[in-house]
Amino acid sequence: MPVVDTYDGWRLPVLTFKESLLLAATFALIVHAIYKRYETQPSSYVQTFLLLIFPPIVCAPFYLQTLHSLWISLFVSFSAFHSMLVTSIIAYRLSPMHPLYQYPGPLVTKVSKLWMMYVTSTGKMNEYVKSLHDQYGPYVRLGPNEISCIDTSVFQDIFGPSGMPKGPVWDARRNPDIAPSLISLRDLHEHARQRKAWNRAFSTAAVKDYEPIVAKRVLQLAEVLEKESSEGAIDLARQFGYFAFDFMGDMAFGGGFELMRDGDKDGLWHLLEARVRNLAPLIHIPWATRLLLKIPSITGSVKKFRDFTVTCARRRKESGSSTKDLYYHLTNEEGAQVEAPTIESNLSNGELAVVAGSDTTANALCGVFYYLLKHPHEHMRLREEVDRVFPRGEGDAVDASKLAVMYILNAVINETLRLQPGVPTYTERAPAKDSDGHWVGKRFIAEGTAVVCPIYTIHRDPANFSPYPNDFKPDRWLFKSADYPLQDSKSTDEKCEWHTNASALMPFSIGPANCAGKNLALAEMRAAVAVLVQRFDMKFADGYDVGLYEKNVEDRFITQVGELCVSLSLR
Ligand code: HEM
Repeated sequence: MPVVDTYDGWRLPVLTFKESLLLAATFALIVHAIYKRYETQPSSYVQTFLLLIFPPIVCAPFYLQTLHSLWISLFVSFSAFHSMLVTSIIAYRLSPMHPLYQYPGPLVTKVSKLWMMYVTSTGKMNEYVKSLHDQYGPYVRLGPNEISCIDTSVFQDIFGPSGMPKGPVWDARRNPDIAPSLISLRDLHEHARQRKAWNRAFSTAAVKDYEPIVAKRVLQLAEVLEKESSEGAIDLARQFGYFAFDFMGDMAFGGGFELMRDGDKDGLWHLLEARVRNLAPLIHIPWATRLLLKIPSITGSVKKFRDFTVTCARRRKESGSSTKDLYYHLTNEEGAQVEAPTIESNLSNGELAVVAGSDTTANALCGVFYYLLKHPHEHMRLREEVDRVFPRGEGDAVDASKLAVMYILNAVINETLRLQPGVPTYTERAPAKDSDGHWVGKRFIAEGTAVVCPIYTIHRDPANFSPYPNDFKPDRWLFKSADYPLQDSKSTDEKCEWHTNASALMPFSIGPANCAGKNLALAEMRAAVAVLVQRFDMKFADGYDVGLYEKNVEDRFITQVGELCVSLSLR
């Protein structure tokens, strides 16, 4: 083979243009083979960067021999290398060699995550994923390396004690520069270790200790609503947001958030909303998060919120505990025989409590009142139950033990969480690192791929809930309660043959990494709903476009709602 001298004495074989293209293609295939190993989480950005620029630079001198211009040679070399790399990636993702080849789905989702990023930015990811399942069945390929599954018979293999750890989506929700909070821990052992403190904090006994805090904040909410109602229509969404935020402040940091009293003067609620919105599309590109989290326009709200929670945690630490709040349990103030957590991890977990516990609960409460006002018959049925259990003039409806066994109240909450779950799509699990893979029923999930179980779709699947899977029908829960006298319930659907797969109701997810705050969230919601139903006559505000409410409900990884404008007066 002929050779040429380069400027500094290196001797290169002379290649024709076609041979140079072949060389670039070979390099691209080698890089793809390396890249495939790190596809979900590159080992380092420097390595990835070098893999993407080094081979075309090496190939460029060969083109120089025929093209005679350095810049044109570089351009051709980069174009040839990268086109071949992209072609190779796409071909592999569509080929029978890919472990997810057998799963049906749209071409765009099989090839790239870009499409799902776009869908997420529309806020309608939940509806899109449901439409895919309607079209393709219980298993759908949702991404190059991800499937969506609504087959409840395999959920124990996914979420159960011998299931899989959290999926790569959680890498996208965690800032690598700060200690991870419980929710973003992907290592099963570390998660189980940290979860112990949360389980102590939300045990039945601990939640009982929180009852006075719940009652205090719920009654404050009722007073604020009463006061504001004299000035006209109220946006319940905002008021529930402030309420849930103040309450989680009490829980996580022993108080200090007073949005119900002072309004959102520091823009905290706004910050939390911006945080949710900005981080949502990143769930599809966890490998890029470390880089993107350096961009101020994306992370400004995240950082400001973190700074705020750091101040709260410091203040709580200095003042010590006046109640057994979440901070008390997480910081091991009771002196349980467990390893003391680090200050950094306490900060992250305090922030997690506020983020995970406020928006979710506030939006669920909003959903309850939207459905009650839209279905006055259900509203009146609930009011009768509240008045029966808490006779008028005999105190507020805040006794948690009574609230927990009220049939209609709990049916209304179940039905709302069924139709509008707080985390509509991305409860994701993936085989553990170095595990080779995991069996889900008769299907093998290879390492490097992940499974999403979209709660919104599961909850509206007629195989689980019928008839009327998309309608608000608390009756489907009442017929399940053996001792509830449905025949006396004045139900409009008495004659319905309800099929209710209670185990498919999973608004708090299932298994050892399910919602740690489930008991608290339910206690908070029951008290808030019962007190407001007991105290107020309520209707949609004049001029409020009721149809807009459901249109404005968005899936931004967690559910986001728009305004819910109501008029209310004391009964
Ligand atoms: C209606 C209200 C709520 C809903 C619908 C909800 C829903 C969820 C869901 C679906 C998950 C699990 C995600 C997964 O499986 O990957 C989760 C996790 C979690 N939630 Fe909630 N949540 C609510 C309220 C709360 C409250 C009040 C707290 C209190 C701090 C809380 C704390 C947490 C924590 C710490 C986790 C992570 C658990 C873990 O990783 O082990 N949540 N939540």
